[in-house]
Amino acid sequence: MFMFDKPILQIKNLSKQYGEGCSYCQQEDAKLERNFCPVCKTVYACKNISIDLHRGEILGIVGESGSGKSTLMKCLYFDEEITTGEGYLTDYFNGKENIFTQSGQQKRFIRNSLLGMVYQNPMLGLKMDFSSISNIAEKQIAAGNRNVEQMVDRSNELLDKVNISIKRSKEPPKNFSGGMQQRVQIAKALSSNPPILLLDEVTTGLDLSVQAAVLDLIKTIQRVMQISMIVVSHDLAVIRMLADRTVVMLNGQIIEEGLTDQILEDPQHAYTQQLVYSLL
Ligand SMILES: Nc1ncnc2c1ncn2[C@@H]1O[C@H](COP(=O)(O)OP(=O)(O)OP(=O)(O)O)[C@@H](O)[C@H]1O
Repeated sequence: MFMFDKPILQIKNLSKQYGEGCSYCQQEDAKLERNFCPVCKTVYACKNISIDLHRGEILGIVGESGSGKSTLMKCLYFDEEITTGEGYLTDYFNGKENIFTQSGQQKRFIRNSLLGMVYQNPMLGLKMDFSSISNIAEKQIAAGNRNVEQMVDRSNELLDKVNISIKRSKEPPKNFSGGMQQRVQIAKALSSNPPILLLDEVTTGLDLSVQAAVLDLIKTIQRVMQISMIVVSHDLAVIRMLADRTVVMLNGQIIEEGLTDQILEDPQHAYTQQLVYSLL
């Protein structure tokens, strides 16, 4: 069972703050207002986050708006610099090098070859005026591929996998519906064959039926490609459908974690109980 293998990704005590902090909030027992210092207004967006991701599993991260989920994903994809913490990838120097202390060039390698990202806002992940096929090829070029024929074949294969007709491959994502844009983002994220996919609120804002189709696609991809995924959502229903294990975040901290079924059946923290009961 995958849970007993060494994790493919280990994050240890990751913290991200916006602001310098002050003599008040730097004390161990300082009382913050939700996630920010009442004195200097420094935001503690993520505080001492430790997570393991196992090969082939989907880890869900759920929490209300402002709980720090997106910040965590941005830190993992190097969109944001962390404040402190460590991260190890089994596929990068056999998990012996802290990815957060690597050079810019090494971080680009990790980002382009070992990770894929799907953003809530497709405008962050795609160039809306470029053809869909060139959007997908862009990630392959960034990962070092220079063989045009190979890239075209791979892009078409992925478009097919995400249920977009190859006939539309030359069209720019701006011509597509929200659900299709998310599917192009998924194809792009997968194009360099990364072992880990990060998905940040990918179905938020989509119609329910479109949402269901995208979730179904994510589940199928995970099953067929055995890719590991971190799925962030404020919606426990999304997490319930996708995640094997779930982490619950509140005010920048992990307040509960465990098997998704366990969390749904027997939530321990008052906030998680509220989340679960609101599903019923
Ligand atoms: N660049 C920034 N400068 C200052 N504070 C920020 C910045 N980016 C995020 N924050 C703050 O960090 C906290 C965590 O935000 P984050 O976007 O990670 O939350 P979230 O759980 O993903 O919520 P949402 O889904 O609404 O984005 C929030 O209080 C937010 O206001």
